[in-house]
Amino acid sequence: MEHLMVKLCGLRTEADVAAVNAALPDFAGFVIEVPGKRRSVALEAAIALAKRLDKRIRPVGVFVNAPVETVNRFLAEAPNAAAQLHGEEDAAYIASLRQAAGLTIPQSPTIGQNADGEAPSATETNDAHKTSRPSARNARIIQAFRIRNGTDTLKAAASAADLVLLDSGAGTGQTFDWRLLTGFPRPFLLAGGLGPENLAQAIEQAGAAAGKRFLGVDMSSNLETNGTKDPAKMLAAVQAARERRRWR
Ligand SMILES: O=C(O)c1ccccc1NCC(=O)[C@H](O)[C@H](O)COP(=O)(O)O
Repeated sequence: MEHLMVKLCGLRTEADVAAVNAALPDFAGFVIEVPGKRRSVALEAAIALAKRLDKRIRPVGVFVNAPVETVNRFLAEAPNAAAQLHGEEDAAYIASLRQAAGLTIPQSPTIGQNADGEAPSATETNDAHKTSRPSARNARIIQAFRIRNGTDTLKAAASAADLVLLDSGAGTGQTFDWRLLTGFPRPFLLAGGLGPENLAQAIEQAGAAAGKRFLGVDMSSNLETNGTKDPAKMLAAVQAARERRRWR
């Protein structure tokens, strides 16, 4: 059974890494060198923490308009890492990052997944040599979008990244109107104010609105107690997501 992917974000300490290793999400996010953000950690610290993750968890460096070299260092040094772009990074920035990191340019979404984020059919597999987009699970570049209206969803749909994350903001703990997900045309992760309390409802609504293109969830604020990541909430969130299979 293909499960929903889970990303837990905003890890800062060794204790957070121990908690995430116990909860075993698919991705663990580190907000890196974003001035004024309380969850921000230095690049070197993020790389060191990423190296302590269980090998089954992919580290994600979360950046806001960072120099390409900074993002590339994280991709190069954190094992099996992905970069999440959470600022105003454009297609030219993503192209520069791909070049710096030695990543190929995707032409169509069929290696490891079809346009719906599913395993390819036999025909699609035969054509896989023609394409180079990694599967969502192997995505190297994730781009986050703040979704307030249909224009925002169109921008997200056109992203040059491997995978998009549809969010209400950046670690705000606020949800957005999930009806805006209706018919969203490419695989995505859902973020913004999710946690053990509303996860079942969010998964139900996102799945109903976007079907199999809804690949997984990302959570941060609601997994904290008094501003610190709470291991029990992290575990509960991953377990709640794991109980639900991917939409068909
Ligand atoms: O979490 C932050 O403080 C942050 C700061 C700057 C850029 C991005 C940030 N977070 C990105 C994430 O991926 C969060 O997990 C996502 O926005 C959801 O956050 P939340 O609504 O708190 O669950």
